[in-house]
Amino acid sequence: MGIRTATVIGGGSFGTVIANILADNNIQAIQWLRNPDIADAINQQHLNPQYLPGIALNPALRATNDLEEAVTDADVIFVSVPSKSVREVVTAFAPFITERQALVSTTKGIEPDGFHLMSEVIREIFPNNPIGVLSGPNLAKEIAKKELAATVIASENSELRRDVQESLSCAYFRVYASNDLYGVELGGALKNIYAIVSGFVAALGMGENTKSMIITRSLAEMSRFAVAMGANPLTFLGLSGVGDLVVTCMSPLSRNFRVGYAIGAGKTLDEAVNELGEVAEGVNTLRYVRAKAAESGIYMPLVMGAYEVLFRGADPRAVAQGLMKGEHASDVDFALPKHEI
Ligand SMILES: NC(=O)C1=CN([C@@H]2O[C@H](COP(=O)(O)OP(=O)(O)OC[C@H]3O[C@@H](n4cnc5c(N)ncnc54)[C@H](O)[C@@H]3O)[C@@H](O)[C@H]2O)C=CC1
Ligand SMILES: O=C(CO)COP(=O)(O)O
Repeated sequence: MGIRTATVIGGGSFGTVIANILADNNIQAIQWLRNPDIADAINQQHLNPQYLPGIALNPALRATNDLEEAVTDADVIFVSVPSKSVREVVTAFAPFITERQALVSTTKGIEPDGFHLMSEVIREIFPNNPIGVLSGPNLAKEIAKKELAATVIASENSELRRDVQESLSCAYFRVYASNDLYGVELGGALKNIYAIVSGFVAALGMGENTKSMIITRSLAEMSRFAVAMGANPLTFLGLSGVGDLVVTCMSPLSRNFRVGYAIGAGKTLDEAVNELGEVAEGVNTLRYVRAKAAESGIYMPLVMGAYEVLFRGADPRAVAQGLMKGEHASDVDFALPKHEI
């Protein structure tokens, strides 16, 4: 098929970065967003001053507030709004879409009713369209500065995978393919929880061994959850799993890390979220995953500890010390199962 025209739904930092790469690659790119002032700034000054201040955008990128105009005739539509808005926004543009148009979610979150990932929400609304997920270690503010980065396009549709690889690959952005849509998407949602935990650890001034332990045990916990949900844990060894976990657990550019850091430094959750002014998906994901783990009997001590700190005001250092006294465990569950320890 090949992509000639593409639309990005969402005016935040990641949507803007993706729309800008598309325009740089000579795809006719349209960005839909709600705020008319930001749309004007993109069209006239080629800037998104709220989300990517100081970054010069491609003058060919066009922004609009008109949803019908934005999506009609787009070969592919990238959905890049926070997870709590995905169903509402996708439902709003559904009447203007035909079955040939592909939809790709970049949103790393979960819908609590039914524990649905965003591609599942999109699939429910568009049962016959090609659907994909774009996820990886992709801090928008670094990509905006053209720092080298890689991502994953996951889809069961090989044509869509190839089209997205071709339309987004450039000198500073490399796109790998996967056919494990669920695994890629689940990794992107789960790692936000552990970025919050890593923020606590950094704020408490804990050591490098501690940080490494947290990241590695986070991967073990994510994989355990993935297996319980029927996903392939091998996918977590790729960019959308380990890759995204490492970057968000290590970088103060991660909004989830920053929320954890602020709470570790003594702020309340409300203060931390309000100061951020951007979405930190991990806060809600933590609530939903904790409920799912409790309901399904999945052992997730980091999730349980983080929940106590975020929502019940527990002291993060005391929670960390409590975790050190957990029952003896296996390093890699898949190699040495718990019952064989
Ligand atoms: N920023 C990043 O580095 C990356 C973000 N993501 C994911 O992309 C998604 C979007 O994130 P960002 O662009 O960073 O968020 P952001 O916080 O920078 O911006 C969100 C945008 O969505 C808009 N929005 C919110 N609700 C809306 C609604 N009901 N209708 C229309 N627009 C609405 C906001 O006005 C804003 O323009 C999140 O799920 C995030 O996890 C994925 C990869 C990297
Ligand atoms: O998903 C991201 C990087 O891959 C962005 O992380 P934050 O949402 O924590 O900023």
